[in-house]
Amino acid sequence: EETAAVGEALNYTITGIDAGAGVMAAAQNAIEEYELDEYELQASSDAAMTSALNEAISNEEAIVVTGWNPHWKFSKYDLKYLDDPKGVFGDAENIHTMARLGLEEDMPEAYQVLDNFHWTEDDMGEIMVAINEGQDPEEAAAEWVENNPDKVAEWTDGVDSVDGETIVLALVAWDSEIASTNMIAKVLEGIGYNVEISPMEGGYMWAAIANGEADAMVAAWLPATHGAYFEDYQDDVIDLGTNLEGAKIGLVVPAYMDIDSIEDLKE
Ligand SMILES: C[SH](C)CC(=O)O
Repeated sequence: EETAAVGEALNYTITGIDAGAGVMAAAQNAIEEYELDEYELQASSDAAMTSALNEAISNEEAIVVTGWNPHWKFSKYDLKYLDDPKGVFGDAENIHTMARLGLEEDMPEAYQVLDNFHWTEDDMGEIMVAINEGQDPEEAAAEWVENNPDKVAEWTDGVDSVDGETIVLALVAWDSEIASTNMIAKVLEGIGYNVEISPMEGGYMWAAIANGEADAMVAAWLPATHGAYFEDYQDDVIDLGTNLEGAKIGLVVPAYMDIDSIEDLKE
């Protein structure tokens, strides 16, 4: 009886983000694996998901969203991941930096900075929270770079400056990637690049690096979340390794909901 109430309270809906996100493919897989036959995965965007989350929490209503960290929602709201006994959402993820083929020859200085880039969930969180509190992403990124000269120096020490060359960074408009991409753009600007930031859907982001339309991206969630994209494009991109460790994806609910596992969503 109780679980039927959960499904009805949720209107049998998992509130998702953009269709190209890996967490969406995993959530669709969870609907199958956990036989959540009545449920529908609602595609929208990171911004729409977080406003639906905000609305539900303000009214202490039931909601389940496709979630991930790093993300500011965990510091703003009391949330929990639903246990995933079938392991559909995988374990800890790392965020990798990917460059197009030929970048090392064409833009050695940018390649070196991108290869050196590595920071923590807390570093990213500082920028994400500032943006969530209304600061312009470029400003929040510039402030972080100004306040963290030692971290930036680890990436740029020994790298020559350039003279206004244009580099294109692709991203998907997830709050985590808006923070990291704007930050590394400021660092590249600091050594003389003109940086163009090009937002697009997940699949297009990978294709843009593989076909050279974009030069680099710091938004590759591996091994599982973007595993399918990496499999398609691994011969046509350069994996510069992780820029952040200990990320995670899954289904997330407000702590006030009396469920703890994806199993509990079942009819
Ligand atoms: C939305 S997470 C930042 C990454 C993904 O699920 O593709």
